[in-house]
Amino acid sequence: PRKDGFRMPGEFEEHEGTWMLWPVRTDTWRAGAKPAQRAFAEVAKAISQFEPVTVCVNADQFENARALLDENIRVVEISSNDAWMRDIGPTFVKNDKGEVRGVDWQFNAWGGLDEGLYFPWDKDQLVKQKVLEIENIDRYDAKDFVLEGGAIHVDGEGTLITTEQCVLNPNRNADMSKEEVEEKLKEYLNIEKIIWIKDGLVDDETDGHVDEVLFYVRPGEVAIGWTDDPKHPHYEVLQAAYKQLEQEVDAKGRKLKIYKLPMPKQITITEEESREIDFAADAFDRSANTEFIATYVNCYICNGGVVIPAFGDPKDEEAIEVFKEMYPDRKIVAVNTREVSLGGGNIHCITQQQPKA
Ligand SMILES: NCCCCCC(N)=O
Repeated sequence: PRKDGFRMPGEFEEHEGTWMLWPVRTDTWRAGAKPAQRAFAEVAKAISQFEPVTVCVNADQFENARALLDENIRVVEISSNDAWMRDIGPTFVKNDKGEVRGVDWQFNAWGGLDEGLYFPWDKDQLVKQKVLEIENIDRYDAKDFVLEGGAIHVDGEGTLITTEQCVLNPNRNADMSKEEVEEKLKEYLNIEKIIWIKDGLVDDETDGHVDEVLFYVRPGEVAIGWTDDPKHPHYEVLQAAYKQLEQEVDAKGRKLKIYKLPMPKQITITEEESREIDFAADAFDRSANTEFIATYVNCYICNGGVVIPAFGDPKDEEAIEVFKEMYPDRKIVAVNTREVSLGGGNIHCITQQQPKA
């Protein structure tokens, strides 16, 4: 464990607040990113009933974002190339003396020049530093290691879950072995046990982020997407992930309690929606009838609440019941985030928690 005692807390531990970015790029988001901006504003509003929210926005969208966002949400100018604060924002760590630091991983737009999702990502690379400047929080420079926050989940007690498909992908840290990657994660986040899930979801543009497969409910308990339908596109990978979790123990030697969250029908972009996206040679292909991930596990746990995706799917109600069972003492708030799915992620991907000091 780290010499200085800093660890990454579980998302379910108390937050100082939440950080988000503002969607604008028209080769990711359709119709001038307006539907996405409304969805992001709804998510920010839902979280702001539980804890302070800060939305970071490019200069030319400041007035519009300020007007669309509730007045109790802080809006600051920080430039970015796209709006995924989970992956572009700092990973906060804390010690038991009430000190907080931010880890500044290297970012390469989910693969860089080898199947990355856009080019360039120069502004994204400075977002972590700028957030930490605003908060006067010291920064750990981890630019020798490419990692996105969506690729890891921790229990705050020494265990980290990730996928081999993403974190060991040659388009992230080609020159590092699995052991060297493990060392980096253990060093920066104070991890004792890493649980490796082989693959993330099928055709996930992030190369299989773990936050589209499962999340930590609390120490010793995880929730995974689940389907009994062998025809569902993610049936095999979820069955495999479940079996791997069943065979594991965490840093404290505990078997994991596993909740099953029903998988909704996946999202398919329509001809009309696809036509509203700008073409760009360097951008991920979002042509008509492409299928995008929809899963309730890409939720966000905040102080006294959980903000979860909804898709207008019959499974929405069933998922809410599972969340109520997992979190009898938190308010469950559902937000329709189909528009965010079309960008390749969901609520967890567009948020970043800052832990209470
Ligand atoms: N187009 C970029 C999508 C990024 C999704 C982020 C995530 N799953 O944490």
